[in-house]
Amino acid sequence: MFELTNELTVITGASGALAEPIIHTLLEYGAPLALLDINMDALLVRKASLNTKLKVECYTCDIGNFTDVEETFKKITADFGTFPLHLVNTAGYCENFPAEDYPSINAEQLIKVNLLGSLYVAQVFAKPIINNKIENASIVMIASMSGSIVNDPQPQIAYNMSKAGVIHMVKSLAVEWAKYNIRINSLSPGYIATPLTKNVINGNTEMFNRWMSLTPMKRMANPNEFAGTVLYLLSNSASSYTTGENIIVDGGYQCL
Ligand SMILES: NC(=O)c1ccc[n+]([C@@H]2O[C@H](COP(=O)([O-])OP(=O)(O)OC[C@H]3O[C@@H](n4cnc5c(N)ncnc54)[C@H](O)[C@@H]3O)[C@@H](O)[C@H]2O)c1
Ligand SMILES: OC[C@@H](O)C(O)[C@H](O)CO
Repeated sequence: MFELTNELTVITGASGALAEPIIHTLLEYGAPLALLDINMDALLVRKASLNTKLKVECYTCDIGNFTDVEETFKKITADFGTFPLHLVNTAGYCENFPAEDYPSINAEQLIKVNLLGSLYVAQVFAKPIINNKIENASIVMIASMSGSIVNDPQPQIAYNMSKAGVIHMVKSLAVEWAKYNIRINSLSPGYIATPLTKNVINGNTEMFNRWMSLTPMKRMANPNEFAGTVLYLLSNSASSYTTGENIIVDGGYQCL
């Protein structure tokens, strides 16, 4: 059911922890990859760890900067000689401040990256697909359960807003772009053991215990527990009638 052979795929946040198993899985299914991140050193380490004959190129790109996104996609098309057919947007970050004290500069920057950046990469990806009437394009946005529930006890109003925005942006784009045969869906993970959550917990055992008390499966996820959902949503042979959906993968968190 899963088929990505020779289907150029862009992955943002590609030096991150969640991206790693997604990269390995998409390569296994035959997709050449354009890897984007703000951290080029980490991207090069990631690329060096890959054992593949498929073409993989790395690009420094701040997804919160529209011009940077446009320039990067131009380079990708020139390097690969084709437009990307799929996009997986994992780039994003989280930070904690009580809502009443959230510095406006931080809130603006976080929304610029997590929410507007998601829109920018979707727009720039979709434009040539639309102009050239390319069939079977698909996009997966990594949202979060924080877009549908409110995490406790950490205060992260801007992050929660950004992820709720991503989920509704996906529904909006799914409706607008269905006529162009572009499918777009989101995946909303619960707590995953990655640098992002390590940074939030910051040694706070009480916070970790609170997270576990609210998670029916009583553990954090491993990053490799999400690659299958991304593969399913990207692959037109498996999910051709699925668009505007938000798949929550959270160990049962949102059932409580
Ligand atoms: N870890 C979790 O518990 C969890 C849960 C739900 C959702 N998520 C989401 O999953 C995604 C990946 O998170 P992760 O846990 O792998 O974190 P991570 O920090 O390991 O990876 C995030 C990557 O995004 C990159 N990045 C940050 N800002 C960027 C920008 N402006 N432009 C381009 N790249 C940028 C970082 O350099 C990093 O490589 C994020 O969107 C996060 O919100 C994570
Ligand atoms: O809600 C799950 C994630 O988005 C993230 O791990 C959390 O919100 C960080 O506090």
